Amino acid sequence: MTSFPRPALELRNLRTEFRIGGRWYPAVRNVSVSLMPNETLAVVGESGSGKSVTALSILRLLPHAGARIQGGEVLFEGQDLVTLSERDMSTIRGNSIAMIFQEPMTSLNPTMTVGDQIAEAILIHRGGSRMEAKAEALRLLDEVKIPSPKSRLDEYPHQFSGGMRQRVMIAMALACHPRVLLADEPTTALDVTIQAQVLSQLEELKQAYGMSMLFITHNLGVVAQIADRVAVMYAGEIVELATVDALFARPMHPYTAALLRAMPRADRANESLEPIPGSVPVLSAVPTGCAYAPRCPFKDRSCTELHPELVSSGDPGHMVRCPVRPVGGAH
Ligand SMILES: Nc1ncnc2c1ncn2[C@@H]1O[C@H](COP(=O)(O)OP(=O)(O)OP(=O)(O)O)[C@@H](O)[C@H]1O
Ligand code: NI
Repeated sequence: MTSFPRPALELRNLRTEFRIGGRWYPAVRNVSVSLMPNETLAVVGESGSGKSVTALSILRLLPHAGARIQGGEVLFEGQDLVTLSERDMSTIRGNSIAMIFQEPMTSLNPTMTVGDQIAEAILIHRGGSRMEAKAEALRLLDEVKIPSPKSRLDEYPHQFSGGMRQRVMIAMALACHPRVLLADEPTTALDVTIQAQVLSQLEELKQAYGMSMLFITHNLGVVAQIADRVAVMYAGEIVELATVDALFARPMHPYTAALLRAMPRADRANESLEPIPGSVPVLSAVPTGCAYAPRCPFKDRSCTELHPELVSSGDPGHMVRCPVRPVGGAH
């Protein structure tokens, strides 16, 4: 019998809701997915599809009012993070599971030197002396390849370029050797060349630290560069889940196929991009059948009546939420 490794993080039927005009509406609906040890799972989908809310739900960083995790489990090292006490949860944040965002400036303190901020993070999470923490901060800046790290320790965030600030954030995220890194569009605000550098560096660090990564992005070129598997989200649900190779070669959900034609890719000129007609439904008006049906060129009557399940496509490990897939894939 083969034994499967235990996932580093497992979402089971996660459902997160927001209150709008006195009623609760789901922004993340029954999301089930496992992040395996050392794996990078990309999450893609148009704006508003529920990518960030999924990541924020894992760390319970949703707004206190008007947001709730309404169901499901987030399993990490045998515990369900959804039901953990706030105190235990704050130990998980930053220590075991860290998160980096698109705009590092909003997460860095403008009035503190970069060295002090990293040292502070180390002291809070790991303890030890201030001198040890400063030495570790220097080592981390060097590890994320910030030139002349020694002098840069004493500089403030505004003295760093966007790419260098993102490296500082990565250094802070790594300070406690997290098992899982949640990255929400960490390179989107950067120039293409800097983006590529930061990505390859994240990849190196992931190997060195033995981390798993959940990587949210709009850019399928980035997916091809960094991910092992991809979850495609639409209107709060996973509509397709596959390895990167399978997803690019044989997209099975009409939405995935449309995304592949609409999103930038490294291997193709951007002029050939075809925007997807229509838009993602607002939370209060998600269709009851297939959420994508109103925009889908392949829909039939059952699509607007029945809500499709995420099922195996027939290819091992390739899951899809569409019963009327056109023959030969959805190209
Ligand atoms: N605090 C909030 N209150 C109410 N609705 C919210 C809140 N945060 C997010 N939403 C809604 O939840 C849905 C999912 O949002 P989310 O931020 O997860 O999208 P996303 O896939 O990350 O999009 P983007 O690519 O633009 O970052 C959207 O309809 C959004 O408007
Ligand atoms: Ni987002």
